[in-house]
Amino acid sequence: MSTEGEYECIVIGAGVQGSFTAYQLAQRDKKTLLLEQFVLPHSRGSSHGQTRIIRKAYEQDFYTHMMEECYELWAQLEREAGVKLYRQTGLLVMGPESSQSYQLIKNTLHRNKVPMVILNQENFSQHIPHVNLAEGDGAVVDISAGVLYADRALKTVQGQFQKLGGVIRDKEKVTDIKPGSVVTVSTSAGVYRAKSVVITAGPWANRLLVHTGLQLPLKVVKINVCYWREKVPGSYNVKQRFPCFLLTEGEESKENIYGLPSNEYPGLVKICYHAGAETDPDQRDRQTDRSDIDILQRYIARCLPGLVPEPAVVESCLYTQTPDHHFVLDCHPVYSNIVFGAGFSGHGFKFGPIIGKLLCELSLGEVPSYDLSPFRIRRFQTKTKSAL
Ligand SMILES: Cc1cc2nc3c(=O)[nH]c(=O)nc-3n(C[C@H](O)[C@H](O)[C@H](O)COP(=O)(O)OP(=O)(O)OC[C@H]3O[C@@H](n4cnc5c(N)ncnc54)[C@H](O)[C@@H]3O)c2cc1C
Ligand SMILES: O=C(O)[C@@H]1CCCC=N1
Repeated sequence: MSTEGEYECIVIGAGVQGSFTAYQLAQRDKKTLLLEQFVLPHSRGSSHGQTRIIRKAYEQDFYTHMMEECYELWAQLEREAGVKLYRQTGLLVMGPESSQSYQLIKNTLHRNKVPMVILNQENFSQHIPHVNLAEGDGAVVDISAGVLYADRALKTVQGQFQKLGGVIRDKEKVTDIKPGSVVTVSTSAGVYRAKSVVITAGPWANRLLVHTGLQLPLKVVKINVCYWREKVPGSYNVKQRFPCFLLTEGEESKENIYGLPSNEYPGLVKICYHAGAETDPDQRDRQTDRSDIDILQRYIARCLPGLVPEPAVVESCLYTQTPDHHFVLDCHPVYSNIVFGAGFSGHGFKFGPIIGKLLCELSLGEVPSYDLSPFRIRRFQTKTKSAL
């Protein structure tokens, strides 16, 4: 296989965002190369793991609107590949009735006519077993929400990309990017050229952008991915129709706590804290902060009585956060044929199909299908540094 080549587009990073971008480009018959530094599949970035939540329940209309089409794109991929990637479970959103976040989510669901059920202290336990709804908390269920089989989804979209003639070169780290009307991309094994380049490098985004003279206000944090044992096997199982859940804030913390029904590890429920300690993406195993686990233990002891409040398994993952926790989807301010998607802030997996479509459109110089003003880098103003 050639270690040289001319492509219409090179996508750097085969996480969920780069994989869907490459797939969209190949669907448009663009000769596309997808480069990945590690051997695929790997667990060093942000897209690995068996499961992710998919939902329309957001504080902002623009996310809920994007998810309307995104569900259809997920279903299209399932049909095309003949693979099940989504399991409807519903998403139970809980939070203080008085909190802005809880009210914004409930109102956005209502305003956008998203199918939902509002629960209260009186009827909560007959709908949701084994969960204590805290005093003063409200509860709303986003009915169409559910679980995405993440590892399976990555493998599927990468496979469809290759079936469409796309080229994946993994274990090939990009070491340099030379902007120009034809962009030159150097890797540990070769040199490639393309009319456009899409950077979807997750926690390493700024390491690549520096070659183009740009730095974004991104913070990489390590997330402890915790699994908790059911005291009675099956009580929080996806087969028992236990929902995904999202606590907007609680007495333990202002940060989200979220969980998915037991699935990948029998008898174990994945519950994580939506924050973590800053880390270098290549040094994350040295980050040993476990203060998040203490918070999770206190919450589980208080509100999830059917779980042992001690993690049975702790894996890790990375978030790349922006200051406002909204994504970065934009063209380079100087080199418009260099496009990037970054800063997905711990909630970007479900948007993969629509992010792929948008980054494909930007790389082809087309007007994007959605208003990208919430995601443009100009919102950062002084925080975006030129590395020149
Ligand atoms: C614990 C956890 C739970 C989450 N839960 C949810 C959820 O329930 N729902 C949801 O929607 N989202 C969720 N997310 C967020 C979601 O997983 C991420 O937003 C998404 O995976 C980010 O994808 P990405 O492609 O940007 O990054 P990544 O998956 O990190 O991909 C970037 C890729 O670029 C490669 N790369 C980097 N530098 C180079 C280089 N120089 N050369 C070649 N390749 C390079 C990396 O190796 C990597 O494979 C969660 C994330 C975590 C960590
Ligand atoms: O993106 C999601 O749905 C999950 C739950 C909320 C926080 C992060 N990931």
